[in-house]
Amino acid sequence: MAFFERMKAGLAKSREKLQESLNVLLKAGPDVDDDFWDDLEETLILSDMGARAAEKIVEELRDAATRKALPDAAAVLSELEDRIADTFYTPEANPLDTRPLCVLFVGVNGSGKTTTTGKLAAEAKANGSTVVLGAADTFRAAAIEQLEEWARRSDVTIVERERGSDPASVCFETIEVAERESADLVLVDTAGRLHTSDDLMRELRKVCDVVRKRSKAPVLTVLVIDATTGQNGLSQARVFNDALALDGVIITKLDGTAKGGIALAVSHELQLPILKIGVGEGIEDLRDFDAHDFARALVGEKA
Ligand SMILES: Nc1nc2c(ncn2[C@@H]2O[C@H](COP(=O)(O)OP(=O)(O)OP(=O)(O)O)[C@@H](O)[C@H]2O)c(=O)[nH]1
Repeated sequence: MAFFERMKAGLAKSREKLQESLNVLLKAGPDVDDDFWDDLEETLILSDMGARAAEKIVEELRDAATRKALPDAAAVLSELEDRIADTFYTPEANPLDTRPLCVLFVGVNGSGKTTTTGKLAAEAKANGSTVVLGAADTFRAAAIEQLEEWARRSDVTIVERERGSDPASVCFETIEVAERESADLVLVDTAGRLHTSDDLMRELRKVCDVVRKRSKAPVLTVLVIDATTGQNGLSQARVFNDALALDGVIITKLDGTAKGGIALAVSHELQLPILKIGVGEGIEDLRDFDAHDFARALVGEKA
């Protein structure tokens, strides 16, 4: 299935609900009442977009509906799509394209950090970057093996130590190796942790501090969020952002049964860019994020 179709399939639940609401608007014409707009806002919130983003989008759509007297289904869908796309925080250039660069992937257990690190290594290598991977998830033995496999597939250097090693030392060594090899991209996988565990968050802050201090290249701290976790993703993002001052977010598993709106909630409320999206488990399944494509997949094709 093509990438856009796969994302669209993942966002089906949200889209169906939204289209139900929009059909009401389209039938009622310009005379829809307050209840309609309240219902639409609720629908957006239920698709995990978060209250603030939903309120902003509905206010703007309502304003446009009055001002521009949106004539038909196509016009309303198109306007909604634009409002959703504009609500994402979008930097002019993707910070992940900076070289040299060091990226630390953080997030809760199983969100897709190791897979994302591997996919990004493959993509960067294919685009001509020299990549070094750091296996700083020393907690889960399988994570080291998993990252080794990704390193082998992409033919990039990996720095690893045995399970239970100090993750900060793995990072230190990874940066040393990268400097020796004049690598232009360092990707560090960290252990998953619950954002509610103060001890583990403190440990992660230490890892980030070491990397930020030691790396001569700019450092990005990137939160990997599983789209299927829904609203909990926003709580995760708030806590990780407070602890680590995040630079961006990657949303994985958008091919799943995700409602998907969480991407918008996090980007808008925390003013963070969505740096990439994951739409499958394969090496090719990491894509650039395009706010308009995302909005189109969420809202549906223009009529
Ligand atoms: N469908 C789908 N599965 C994904 C995607 N990204 C990751 N996965 C799968 O999600 C599972 C967990 O991914 P990992 O990369 O191991 O997650 P992690 O965050 O490193 O896990 P911990 O180290 O335990 O925190 C694996 O089975 C991956 O193949 C995606 O975009 N789509």
